[in-house]
Amino acid sequence: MTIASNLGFPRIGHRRELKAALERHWAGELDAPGLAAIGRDLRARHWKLQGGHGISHVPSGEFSFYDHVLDTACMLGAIPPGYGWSDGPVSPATYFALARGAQGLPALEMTKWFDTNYHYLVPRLHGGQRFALTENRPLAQFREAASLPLRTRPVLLGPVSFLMLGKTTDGSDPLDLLDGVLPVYARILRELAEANVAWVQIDEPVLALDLPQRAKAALGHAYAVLHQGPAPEILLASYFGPLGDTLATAAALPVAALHLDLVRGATDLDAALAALPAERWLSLGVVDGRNVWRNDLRATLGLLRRVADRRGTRRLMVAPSCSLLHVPLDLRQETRLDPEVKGWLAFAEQKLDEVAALARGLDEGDAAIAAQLAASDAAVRARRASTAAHRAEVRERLAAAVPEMETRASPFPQRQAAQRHRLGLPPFPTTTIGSFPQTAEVRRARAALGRGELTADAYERRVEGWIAEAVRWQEDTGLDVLVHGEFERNDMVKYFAEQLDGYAFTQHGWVQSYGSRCVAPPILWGDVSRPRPMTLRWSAYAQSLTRRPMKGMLTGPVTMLQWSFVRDDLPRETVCRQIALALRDEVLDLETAGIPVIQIDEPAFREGLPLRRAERAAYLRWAIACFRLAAGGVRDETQIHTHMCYSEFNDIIDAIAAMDADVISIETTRSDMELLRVFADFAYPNEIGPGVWDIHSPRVPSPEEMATLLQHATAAIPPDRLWVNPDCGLKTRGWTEVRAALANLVAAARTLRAAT
Ligand SMILES: CN1c2c(nc(N)[nH]c2=O)NC[C@@H]1CNc1ccc(C(=O)N[C@@H](CCC(=O)N[C@@H](CCC(=O)N[C@@H](CCC(=O)O)C(=O)O)C(=O)O)C(=O)O)cc1
Ligand SMILES: N[C@@H](CCS)C(=O)O
Ligand SMILES: [Zn+2]
Repeated sequence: MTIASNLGFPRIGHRRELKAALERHWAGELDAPGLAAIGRDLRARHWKLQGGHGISHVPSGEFSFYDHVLDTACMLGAIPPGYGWSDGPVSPATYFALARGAQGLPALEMTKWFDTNYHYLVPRLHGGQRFALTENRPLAQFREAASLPLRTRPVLLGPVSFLMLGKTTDGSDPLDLLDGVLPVYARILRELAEANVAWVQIDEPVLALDLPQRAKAALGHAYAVLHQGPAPEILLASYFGPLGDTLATAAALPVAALHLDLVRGATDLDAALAALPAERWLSLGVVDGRNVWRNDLRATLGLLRRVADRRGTRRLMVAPSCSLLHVPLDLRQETRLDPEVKGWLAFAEQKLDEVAALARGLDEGDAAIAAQLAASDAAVRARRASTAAHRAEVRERLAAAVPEMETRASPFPQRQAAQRHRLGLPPFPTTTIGSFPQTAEVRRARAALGRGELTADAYERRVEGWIAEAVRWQEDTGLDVLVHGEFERNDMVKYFAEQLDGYAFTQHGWVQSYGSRCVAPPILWGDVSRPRPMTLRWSAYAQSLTRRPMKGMLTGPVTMLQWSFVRDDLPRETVCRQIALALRDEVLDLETAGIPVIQIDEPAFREGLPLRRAERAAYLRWAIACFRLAAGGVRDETQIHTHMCYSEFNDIIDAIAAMDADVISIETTRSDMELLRVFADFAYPNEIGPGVWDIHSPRVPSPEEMATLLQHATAAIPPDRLWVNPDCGLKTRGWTEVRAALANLVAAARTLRAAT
């Protein structure tokens, strides 16, 4: 019988209960036992509901209070010295100090989880590191479920992925530590086997990357070692892309089952069917765990039957493509979604229904799931026929867009001269990245507007008040290029999506971004167009208050795409070009209104880079073109900025240069300007604002610290091309720190000016 299986479930809860509990705990309003109890309640509820949706392999152990990679590091005793741990279970205080920092203790580095918008904490390792089991987490959660009583399948992040996701402080290869970590994994598996656990899921998402031979050998070695000891049946999970040339390595591993992501890695299927021995179980990830579209059950059943014809159904599992961490929990909570669009969607709970229906349909035939098939067929037909999703005027405009629209009128040196003449800025001009603190007052006002307790007019007056205060304060502080502060924005993507045609929004569609921070990605379901200006009103108002240049602030087309749930019936490139054209109109409106500087943020540009090198050039080609299409219509004297944070630029510096923004601001503080080396080595031709204030930390850097960073920057970039700014926007910070740090930043710029 085919097994309906799941790989992971969202942790935050239907109403973000985990977020609320964590933030109360950090504020000292909820003690550690109270937080633990909320974790237990959430787990129990989530296990029960998965069973209720017909899933027989329900995952356990993937719940986390902050991040599952951090949990793995803590379980393995991979905790840097100084955080208050010596042996045994890791205390909540140590755990959260690693996650968020504490007095004098920096947080672990945080970075993107593969090509998703989830962030994990990077294990800080060192050559010769010793590992020790602090607590068998999967076993503890398996037992917790068993007491309910519910049978679950424990989940572990595999040893090779764990090491490859980490970084060593001494620059040695983390894979050198494999033999140190394997005995701990062997013990975890032995203890699970002793507790009569039937199956364990081991995630090795690095299988979706271009793996060097050494990593492939590490996989072979690791699973050969783990195979020698007692262990439950191992389901090895790969996701986020095809295995491609790693398929042979994966197929040869001595594990009972292999999970394939057949949404992003459909190309693997035939090779996998040929390569996998008959006794190997196959877990078919056919329901998209990264997007919100309803599955075409009939088409998927066709694929499953093709597999069953080759292998029978005795050793088959049906599953989502990856953990459901990346999708919202339950569509039934959405009472305000347009019913037409709602009919096309499936969130985590609905995806489990799809998995269960597919497993049943495969075993028992179409008649057994006739109602689900009919509903799925109707949704597929309705979506294809939707006139709002396919609009001739948008298609025609896109078809008429010519390559010249992607190129500014003059090359950079001419534009630079025109902009210098117009703006009259001092050397080392100072600016910020856009947002000022989203205080409780700001969020409360917006929530009141949403509830109808504040009129749109009253809300707008308040936003104007915050803008006026921010403009005055920036002038007094001596900043050169001002911003309006983005007070009116709930989120840098959602705010724009709300004003574009083709997008829908959820009330409760939250997805964890990191720790307690969540995002509610908008749903891009139809052809995109801009019915009216989006930011013009706020930027023009802000500019009317000052003679200094005001910077208009937009989210770029690639980031709009990356941080939305995007329709899967059009190439991403086409959708992105539609957004780019809509943004181009906004850019031109800002220019016409006299806004002299326009920033088009692209923090997700790097994240969009495909995991496999072979696919990168094509992505970069259209991503660059989309940015240039949005920016390319302005006159020489209008200065275009872009901003990127969280980025490694080494392998895409030529693409960054090809975007041809007049100024780029980047996050550089934590790397002590190391990142600038890439720009210097490439001889990056345009202007650069390397961040001199790490805005992820509440610490206020001194003017001397910032001046030192700037001096380091002048070693890499000619001083007349340097700007002075923080690493990123200030929406998560408080005003006290912002006031102090920006005053110091202006002082640092003045020191540099005096010295040149
Ligand atoms: C820059 N980053 C972003 C990413 N992705 C995005 N889509 N947006 C980003 O900014 N990816 C990479 C990084 C990730 N970093 C962050 C940083 C901060 C957050 C964050 O603060 N998230 C907020 C939610 C933001 C939001 O949408 N706010 C809305 C709704 C606020 C809300 O929850 N309201 C309550 C009622 C409040 C009240 O009554 O007082 C409610 O609706 O229940 C708004 O401001 O209007 C978070 O709280 O997690 C995310 C990613
Ligand atoms: N303009 C945005 C960029 C964040 S990446 C902000 O300042 O918040
Ligand atoms: Zn940023």
